[in-house]
Amino acid sequence: MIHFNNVSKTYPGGFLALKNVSFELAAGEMAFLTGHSGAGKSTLLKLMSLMEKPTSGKIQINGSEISNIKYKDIPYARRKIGMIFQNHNLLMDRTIFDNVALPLVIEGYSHKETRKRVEAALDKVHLSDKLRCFPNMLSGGEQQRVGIARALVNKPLILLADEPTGNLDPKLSLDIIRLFEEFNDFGVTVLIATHDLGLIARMKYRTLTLKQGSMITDGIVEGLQVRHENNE
Ligand SMILES: Nc1ncnc2c1ncn2[C@@H]1O[C@H](COP(=O)(O)OP(=O)(O)OP(=O)(O)O)[C@@H](O)[C@H]1O
Repeated sequence: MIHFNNVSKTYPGGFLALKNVSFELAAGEMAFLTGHSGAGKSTLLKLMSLMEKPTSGKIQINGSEISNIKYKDIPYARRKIGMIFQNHNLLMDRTIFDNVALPLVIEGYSHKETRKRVEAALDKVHLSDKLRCFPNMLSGGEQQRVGIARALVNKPLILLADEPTGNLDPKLSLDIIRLFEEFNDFGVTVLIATHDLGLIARMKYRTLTLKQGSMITDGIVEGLQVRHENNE
């Protein structure tokens, strides 16, 4: 589903944020991405979601080469990908309904179809009763779930989450991860960037670790040890 082949990213100004990164994530897989602050996690997610372009190397998403994609083709390619941000990027002056509806409005869905899909997405994250609320009327965990509903409302094949549990307590963090597992059970490929090593150790999913832009481990975290799977 996601295939990185020797991908490097140098930002304007010369900073090398990713160095020759190669890995594959199969369709329907769920994995964590970790590493210290500045290791390159957000950069890797931005390359997948076409917010940044790689400097060298090849990236395939769902069989399509996206490394040199034309500007006009980006919106179409992005439809396959749902992105969740740590600070959830909600529009504070719009209702929960309007926030979740936004991707569908941009794509030109009818009012009827939009209503149906938004209600279904909010039902999945257990927020049906908050349709008419504004974001500041919701708790941090609820706001994060609105961000998840918005990322999933147009049924993407891939869900990318950048520190989705960053501001939440352990119980709420686990609730959010359980929600991702539910979508993963329906076949959505999920990649979650997080600093939370405790969470990673509890969940026992494949974990990709970046250090100063290089992929240093790829395996299952057992306690504080990583069992290497693809590393020589
Ligand atoms: N737009 C940019 N221009 C220049 N340098 C950047 C840009 N974005 C990120 N960087 C640099 O690239 C490096 C990797 O940043 P990135 O945000 O990918 O790290 P991260 O692992 O997600 O960190 P954190 O956990 O703190 O969010 C950092 O040193 C950062 O300063």
